[in-house]
Amino acid sequence: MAVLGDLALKFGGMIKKEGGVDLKDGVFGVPIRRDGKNLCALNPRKFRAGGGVQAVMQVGVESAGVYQDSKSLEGALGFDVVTEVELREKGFLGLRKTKLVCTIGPACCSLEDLEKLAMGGMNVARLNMCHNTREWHQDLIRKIKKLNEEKGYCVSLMIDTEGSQIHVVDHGAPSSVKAEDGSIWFFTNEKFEGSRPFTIQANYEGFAEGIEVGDEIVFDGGMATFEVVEKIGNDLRCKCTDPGLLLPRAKLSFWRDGMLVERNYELPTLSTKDWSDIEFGISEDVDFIAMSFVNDADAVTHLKNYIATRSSKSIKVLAKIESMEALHKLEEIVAASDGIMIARGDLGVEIPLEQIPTVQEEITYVCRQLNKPVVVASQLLESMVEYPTPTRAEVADVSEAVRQYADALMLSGESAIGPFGQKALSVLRMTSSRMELWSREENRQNVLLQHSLGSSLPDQIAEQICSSAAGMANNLGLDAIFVYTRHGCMASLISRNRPNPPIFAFTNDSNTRMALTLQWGVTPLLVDLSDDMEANIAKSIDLLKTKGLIKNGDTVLVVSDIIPTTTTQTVFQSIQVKTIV
Ligand SMILES: Nc1ncnc2c1ncn2[C@@H]1O[C@H](COP(=O)(O)OP(=O)(O)OP(=O)(O)O)[C@@H](O)[C@H]1O
Ligand SMILES: CC(=O)C(=O)O
Ligand SMILES: [K+]
Ligand SMILES: [Mg+2]
Repeated sequence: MAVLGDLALKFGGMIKKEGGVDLKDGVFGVPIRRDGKNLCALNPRKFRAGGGVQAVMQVGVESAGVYQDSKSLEGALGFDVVTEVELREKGFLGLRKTKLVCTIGPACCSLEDLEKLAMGGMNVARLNMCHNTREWHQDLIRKIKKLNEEKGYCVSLMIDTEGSQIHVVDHGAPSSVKAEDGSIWFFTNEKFEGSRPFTIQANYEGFAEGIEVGDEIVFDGGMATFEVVEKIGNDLRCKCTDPGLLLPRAKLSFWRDGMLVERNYELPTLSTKDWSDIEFGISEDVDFIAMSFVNDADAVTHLKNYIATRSSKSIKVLAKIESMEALHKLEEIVAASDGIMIARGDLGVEIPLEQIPTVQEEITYVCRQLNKPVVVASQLLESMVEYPTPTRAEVADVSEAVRQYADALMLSGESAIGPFGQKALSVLRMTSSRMELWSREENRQNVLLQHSLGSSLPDQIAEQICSSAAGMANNLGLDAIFVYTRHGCMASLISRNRPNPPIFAFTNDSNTRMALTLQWGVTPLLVDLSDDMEANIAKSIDLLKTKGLIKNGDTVLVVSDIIPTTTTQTVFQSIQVKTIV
């Protein structure tokens, strides 16, 4: 029993151990500590599970050192080591559904740090091409691939283009500089040696085109505001009307009568540097290219077509929604892309901050309707760039993204430059697991009214099979869904329905496997697949049984999009429910 003097730690304390102390599903409480040891994790409130009401007391340190004994795990089934250990520890329903993306930077680029992130649940490593050198990025890609190949992880690689945006190149100081109320500043595109006080150098030659006296220039979505008082050729003289901090590379937006002056369409979505980075990404065989400042569907289609001519692998193109233009054309951009990133950082420069939550909800909804994975990005745990615990508001924001059924959450500076990257990742992991459990109990999945995607009969059949399968799996309380898939279509259609049981996607295509790492609730497994579906099923069940990951009495639902190449077999388009015997 806890006695006076014991220490009840708050949320942040639960992640005191390196790598995180995970609490099992349903146990989300206040660990009580004495002499630096956890005595118990006591759930302070009642919670609902399986329809009943329980109070839970869990004694001992929960799952500390999860993912440790994980070397023995390669094998025929293509399980990654993290999922396998998680499955052993938590069972089918305990598998996390929401995927986690980490931006890699100087704070986490050693092989050791990367492995800790992989162990901590990183599904995708993101490299932001705005920063660092080609050699640095190449070294990183090699390290991640080495971890995958030699240690059995399954971490996909994403590069993120720099994109074109009007931003500050120089503001007269090496780091941030203060702009005082009423101070007069000169804005130019002219390059100069050294720094000139009160002079802002912008990156884009035409930055002042179309801008008039009386317009406002806003730094980083509100860090400071200036009013244009005079136009001198291509340059502007401005007065600071809302004092604040000017950061290096601050983003500039232009406003007239309270309305944004849309400028992004003037800039090419992909610059010469971006094309060279894309070429690099293709040659390094990355899995995703996130395209910054997409303004229309054509840019996405153009890149996808280009990739198709350059690589036999279908590298997935994620369109980043981070401008007003993109919001105007949201549906066509989502339809053209392989997935979306809600880039809230730059989006917040372009739209009033109070609109971000509703815009996020709208984008996640459109993505779900059109069956495209969606990543919620930027500032999820921003305070953790500096501090070892998140703010309560940040945890609420993460939970909200999970409640909206985003496919993935992303860390930026928290992992790239912050000293608490692994802790931040464990906060994402624990917070998402908790909200997933809650949503499951609420059974919110069933609310989705689905838009029909395919126009051909086979496509419509596949959609119907997947939504019926998900409904059946929920209603029958099945343990897992097995989907056999070559290109991932059926796996993503099932994921779209956000079913309760985990989705194991068996594929024989390693690119499909890596692309599925981003999809909600899907554990992609690389296996040999034959045209004989019954044999595929029997083989995978045998393998799972040998590994002790499935036991007699477990029930699984099986669907497939494998179309046999021989005509002697009928197309396998059924839903089977199998009880393991
Ligand atoms: N590869 C890297 N090398 C050095 N610093 C990096 C790297 N990647 C990210 N960072 C740092 O982490 C911070 C947050 O990363 P993030 O990717 O969100 O960048 P960003 O510059 O805000 O741009 P974007 O809008 O493209 O996300 C950056 O401002 C930068 O300081
Ligand atoms: C991720 C990103 O590019 C942004 O939030 O602006
Ligand atoms: K970027
Ligand atoms: Mg951005």
